[in-house]
This record gives sequence, structure tokens and C-alpha cells, in this order.
Amino acid sequence: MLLEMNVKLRRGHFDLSTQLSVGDISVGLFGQSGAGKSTLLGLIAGTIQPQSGHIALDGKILFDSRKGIVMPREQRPIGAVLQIDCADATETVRDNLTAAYYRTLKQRRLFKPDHLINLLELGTNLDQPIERLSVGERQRVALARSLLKSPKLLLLDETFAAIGHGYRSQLLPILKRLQDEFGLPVLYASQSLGEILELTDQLIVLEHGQVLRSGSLREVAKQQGILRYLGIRQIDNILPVSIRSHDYQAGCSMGDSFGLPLALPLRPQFAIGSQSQVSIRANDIALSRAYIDGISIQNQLKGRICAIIPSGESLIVQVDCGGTLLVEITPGACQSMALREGDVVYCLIKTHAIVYLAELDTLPYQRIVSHGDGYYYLNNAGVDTNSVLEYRY
Ligand SMILES: Nc1ncnc2c1ncn2[C@@H]1O[C@H](COP(=O)(O)OP(=O)(O)OP(=O)(O)O)[C@@H](O)[C@H]1O
Repeated sequence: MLLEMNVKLRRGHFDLSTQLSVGDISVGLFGQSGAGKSTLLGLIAGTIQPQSGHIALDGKILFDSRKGIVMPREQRPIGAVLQIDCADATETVRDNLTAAYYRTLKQRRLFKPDHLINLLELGTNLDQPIERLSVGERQRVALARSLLKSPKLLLLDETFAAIGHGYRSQLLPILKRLQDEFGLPVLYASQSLGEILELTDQLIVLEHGQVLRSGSLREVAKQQGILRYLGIRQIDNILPVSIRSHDYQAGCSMGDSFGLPLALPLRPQFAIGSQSQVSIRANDIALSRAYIDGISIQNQLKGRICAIIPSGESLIVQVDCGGTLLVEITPGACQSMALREGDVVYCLIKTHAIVYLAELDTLPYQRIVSHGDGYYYLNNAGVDTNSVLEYRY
């Protein structure tokens, strides 16, 4: 799948001038309120027409102002769950979904209506007209309808927020599977970087209708000042973990990350062998020169210091433990330990300093971050720009 677009649109006082391409990987469309995310999705879906430019999907023209081509939205091989649902609201849920299913060519069908009705818990709403549904229910119907279309690209506009957080943990694995198994990438628009990063670390950052930057969060973060725009305050580590066992007596779930064993907060609901992502604040990790016996801290990860980077009043110590960990310490601690690049150290991490990314929303603030070896901590509820910490590669 390759979506290419280069369009211009003026709507009231708002100018959108956007050039982008989206390939086979799911991408997060990040931008603050009014940046133009919904407008951009509407242009791709065909609910809004640009004044000039072109949009093509896999070489097929969806819009071309010079050639006078406008493909109607029903014919675009795109599934869209937009904030304004274009469905006929007087139609029942059943009729709406059945019509979407039968409009899709037999050989292209990926899902059966019953499967999605069960998955999205629409069984009790089947005979109701869409106009009598709640906002979240309508969004679930729109998602089912979009998937029944077996699209080449799925557009979601802040869908997790609209659909209700209870469905997020069910939907996320489905969206990931769509990409992995069916090659269906998602373009997910959100003001919440955390929401996006649960799905993908590929970003398009939009501001005033223009693409400010695109790429992985790590690449995006290289642009000076962008972390402030993203609302990044402190450095955090994000680690992929595989759940290995649950030790009820010890009160821990055991996992491993980069081949290193980790004692995690106990979550018996996580299946053995399942993958998760955890975050650890850089300033929640302590360093020791030696393995310490007789200490309550359960995780002591051995690694080698790759770099010591001054960052404001702190030092960021980059430690290679198999994967990279960023540890924030004071210059005084560094001096008293006489730390140098190349030294072997142990990273000490309390089990309860480890947070599952999937549980971010239960925290009173938003923690967010990058994958790979760039790591950040975000707070969406008002960014104190004086305390913004930028890590440069
Ligand atoms: N129908 C319209 N007519 C004129 N201007 C519009 C219309 N719809 C949106 N706009 C303007 O276009 C700009 C971008 O709106 P858009 O909804 O695309 O932003 P957004 O990034 O999705 O914001 P949010 O996250 O708040 O939904 C806004 O300044 C808005 O005022």
C-alpha cells in the first residue's frame, strides 16, 4: 500500500498545504487541536475535496485537480472512522453492516459481519437505527463497517478516545494484527502521543495544516524544538517485555527484555508469552558499581556505559545492557562513583518503578515515549517548557 498526497485547501482562515506519503506501516498523525488532522483524514477519505493537488493510492488516482478526477468516497478502498460519521443514521446497524459486507467483492472480504459484531459487542444494537446509538456505539459501528469494506488503509480519528477506553485493550491487538496479518496499515490521528505510541512509533507531526516532520519518533525527535511541541518533559525508557511467569508469592510477574530477566508488577491477566511494553523513568534508576546483596530492589541489570551526556542540571548515562537504558543521575553522583564511559555498572530498578504502557491512562498524568533508544516522559496536561529536557543523538 502506498498513499501519496500533495494537496492544498483553504477552509475559512485555515490553510492546509500538505505533502506526505504513507507506506505499509501504521502511522500516527499527531498534532494539537486545530492542526488539521481531521481535515487531512477527510481529504483522504473523500469527505472533503482539496482545492488543488493530487491524492493516489497504489498508483490509483483518488483526486487530481489538473485531470479533474474526484473518486467518490464510497469507491475509495479506504476505511474511515471519522469524528463525523457519514452513515445514513436512519438505517439499522444490521442493515448498515450487511450492506458494507455485500458491497465488498467476495474475494476481497477479510471479515464476516458476525465476527465483528461479537468483537465490537454490537449484538444488542443490531435492530436499532444508528441515530439512536451513543457516540461510542456509533464509532464501533463505523469501525465494523470500515473493516467489512476490507480497505487498503484504515483511517481512525481519535477513535480510542471516542470509542471508550474499555475497548482500547481489545482494539489495539486487532489493529496490530490488521497490519501484520492482513497488511492493512492504520493512519491514526490523535492529540495524544501516548495513544499513538501504543499502536506505532511512526509519526507525522502536523502543525497549521503542514507536515512539520515525519518518521519514527526517534527521527522526529532529532529536530530541535520538536520535543517541546510534542510536550516532552523528561526522559523515560520504554522496553519491550515478554511475560514469562507470574509469581504470586513474590508479588511479581517475571518477564524479559533484550534477553534480560525483569521482575515486573504482578499482572496475572497477562498471558504467558505475551508481549508488552513497559516504561521506566530515567531518574527512577540508580547505578551501582557492583551487584548488591541484601537489597529490596529486585532488578539489577548489568551493563556498560556508552555515553555520559550533560542535560541541564543532570547527567544522562547511557548504559548498554543488551538494550539501551538511559539513567539520570546528578553530576555529584557521577563524580563520587568516578564513572567513565566503558565502565561496567548495574542499573537498579524497583519493580514498582516499572509501568505497563497499556496502563498509562490510569495514571494521573500522561507518560509517553519513544521506542528504540530515544526515551521520553510526557505530560499533556500543560507543558512546563522550562523543564523540557531534550536528548540529542
Ligand atoms: N467546515 C469548516 N469550515 C471552515 N473551517 C473549518 C471547518 N472545519 C474545520 N475548520 C478549521 O480547520 C482547522 C483544522 O481543523 P481540524 O478539525 O482538521 O483540526 P484537528 O487537528 O483535527 O483538531 P482536533 O484535534 O481539535 O479535532 C481548524 O482551524 C478549524 O477551525
